[in-house]
Amino acid sequence: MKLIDYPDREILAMGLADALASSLKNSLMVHDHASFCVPGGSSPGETFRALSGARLDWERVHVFLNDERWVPEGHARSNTSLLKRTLLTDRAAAATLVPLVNEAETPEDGIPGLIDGFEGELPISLLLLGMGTDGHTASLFPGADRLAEAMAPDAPLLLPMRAEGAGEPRITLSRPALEGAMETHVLIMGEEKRAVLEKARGADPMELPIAAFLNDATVHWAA
Ligand SMILES: O=C(O)[C@H](O)[C@@H](O)[C@H](O)[C@H](O)COP(=O)(O)O
Repeated sequence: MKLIDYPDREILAMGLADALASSLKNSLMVHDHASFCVPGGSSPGETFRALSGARLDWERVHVFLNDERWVPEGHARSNTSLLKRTLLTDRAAAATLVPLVNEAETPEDGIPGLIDGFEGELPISLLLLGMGTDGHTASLFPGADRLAEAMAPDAPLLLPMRAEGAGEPRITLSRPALEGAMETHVLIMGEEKRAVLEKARGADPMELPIAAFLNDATVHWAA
């Protein structure tokens, strides 16, 4: 694990946006398209706004979320809506969004209709993860109903997930799908998350799921 400690959150957003833009450019030099897998939640907003203005061939970038809350687009907790407002604007509006939610009642019903959209997207070219103070990442929550299935080496790409701390039902990419990424970055802010990160180094991923992704990751942190 490599940890970059930034003087403040604004500098973190600029530095991380630069690192992500460079990685996407490098990937586009050798591949037809780059698959860029990103977190929802509140932390990445500033980074996404900075990244959305980057000069790169966004038409060849395919963006999808690590996970989504099973709510309709437009809902206050929709990661898809958040992503459209923060990342998929400015130059990045030319990118293609691979949907992680549809009109189905439940994630179980929705997954069969979403799988085809992921054809050709693995391995992920560039993965950005967030983390909760309980050590969850994507919707891999400690204690979640299908965590063991989602963490298994033969897990399917997409799984429904329900957990006490999750609010609504979720859909998440599985551990092997995320772990196969060519490059991984983790964005965390604040002292509380820093302490969780330290605890997670070498911890059991069933207890602190972020632990599964730290070895090869660059972690970007500011207080
Ligand atoms: O839908 C979600 O909630 C996310 O994708 C999730 O995994 C997120 O990255 C963390 O919960 C951190 O969220 P914050 O950035 O809001 O703290």
